[in-house]
Amino acid sequence: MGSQIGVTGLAVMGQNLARNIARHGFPVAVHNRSESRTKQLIEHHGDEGDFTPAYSLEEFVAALDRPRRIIIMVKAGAPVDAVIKDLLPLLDAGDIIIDGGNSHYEDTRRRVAELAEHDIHFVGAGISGGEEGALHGPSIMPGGPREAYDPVEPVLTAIAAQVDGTPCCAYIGPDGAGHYVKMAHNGIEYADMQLIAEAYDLLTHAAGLSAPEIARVFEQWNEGDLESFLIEITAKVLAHTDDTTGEPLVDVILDEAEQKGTGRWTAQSALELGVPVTAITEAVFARALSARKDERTKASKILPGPPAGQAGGDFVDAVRDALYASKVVAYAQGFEQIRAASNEYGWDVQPGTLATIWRGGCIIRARFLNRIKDAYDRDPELSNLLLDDYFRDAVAGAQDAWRKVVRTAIELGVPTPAFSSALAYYDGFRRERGPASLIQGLRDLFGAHTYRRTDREGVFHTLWSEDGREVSAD
Ligand SMILES: NC(=O)C1=CN([C@@H]2O[C@H](COP(=O)(O)OP(=O)(O)OC[C@H]3O[C@@H](n4cnc5c(N)ncnc54)[C@H](OP(=O)(O)O)[C@@H]3O)[C@@H](O)[C@H]2O)C=CC1
Ligand SMILES: O=C(CO)[C@H](O)[C@H](O)COP(=O)(O)O
Repeated sequence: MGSQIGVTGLAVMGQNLARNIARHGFPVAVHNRSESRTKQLIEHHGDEGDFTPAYSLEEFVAALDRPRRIIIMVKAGAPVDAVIKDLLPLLDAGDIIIDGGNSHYEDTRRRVAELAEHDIHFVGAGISGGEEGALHGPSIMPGGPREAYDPVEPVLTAIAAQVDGTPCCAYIGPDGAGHYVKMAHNGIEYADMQLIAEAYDLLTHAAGLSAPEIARVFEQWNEGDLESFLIEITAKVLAHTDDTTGEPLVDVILDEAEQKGTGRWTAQSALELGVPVTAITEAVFARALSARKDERTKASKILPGPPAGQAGGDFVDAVRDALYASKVVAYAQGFEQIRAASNEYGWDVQPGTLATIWRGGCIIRARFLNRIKDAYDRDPELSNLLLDDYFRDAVAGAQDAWRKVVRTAIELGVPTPAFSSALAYYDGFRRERGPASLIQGLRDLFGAHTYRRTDREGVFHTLWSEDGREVSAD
């Protein structure tokens, strides 16, 4: 008997995923382009399970039971294509390749189609949880042909995080559905982190708290509705002291946020689908602005702002409420985007399934996900989370604090693009009639783009440069 599954690509994620698989009793073949990673894995962890090390792809493929099940865990982009190209001549019809990296969903759609021509099944599986999650239980979002998922399901569900006895792994849909959903998960992760960063900024510059004090605030918040992995680790990062300077580590980390691309892809896809995901997009832009350190340093000496000040009253609690309300909006937008993509590509992604498998293992895991799951249990067709009774009441209860926080941020010159845009989205969403009528009027004047009316059917144009008469443009 050979190995039930193979993992090629043994950097942090692949190595820990292979160990997780082996620890669950599945014999696993392991391979990496450079031999050193394979050797290191066997040397340090070979006793954790039934590993078969392979030092060439030929050896790797030969070690696998049929149909062969191969997880690729390499850098996203061209490396995935390179590995597939090398594997292809060694595989037989019915074999299954699972790409567990952060691949772009359009690449996954292409790979599913290309490999189907060779009768090879391709599963694009988003995996979240970072290094620790990969080892102890990630959240797994597999997409692709259903018949390709079924043979790998026992391994994937066994190694996934478990919440209330339910694995944080479920089939998402055909084609690129799994990688789309992972991308959107990361987009939500960007929004969540940006909101947390804005809360930290406000507590520093409007409430005058130090990093260790803010760490304690986040610890308290983690005991309420905001309880989540990101809030928990925010407290840890803020409480950490730098060995060299004795200062809070966060005060000596360079304030330039990097990004590998999944947040940007989410925003790009949202623009193409026409879904207003303002919180995620603002988070991507905020990282871009943060990266312009030299320009910001120059501007800080030239551009005036309001004098520094201190917010009064129960500001810390107000920031907590504003954070929660903004977070509801960010998740509502992310789920709306996934629904739009699912409709566009015919994937039939179930939002309730996502809320279930994101409750554990992944970076955005949170108590809050149970609330989202409940909302979709109540109404699987819910078009926007804000329309669910629980979330409607939660946001309504927080809105005075939310408005106060955004007002204070503006008055003191503390930038809160995600808090503010989430509030603007909320206010825009709850308006039956907005100012877009004027935009339509302007478009009609300068470009004869036409408009529709509120009082009768049809398409109209006003003869702006003639006698101002309205004519039918049907
Ligand atoms: N790190 C994280 O927290 C998370 C990462 N991911 C995703 O998982 C995937 C793996 O991530 P991670 O473990 O961080 O590793 P990296 O993204 O850093 O990729 C390194 C791995 O890719 C291999 N590789 C690179 N180019 C090639 C190539 N042309 N041919 C064959 N192998 C190649 C490397 O082999 P070699 O050793 O020979 O250089 C190494 O095994 C990525 O898609 C990443 O985005 C997903 C969730 C979380
Ligand atoms: O997929 C992940 C977690 O779910 C990765 O940690 C992701 O790469 C983080 O993205 P970025 O580096 O752009 O912040």
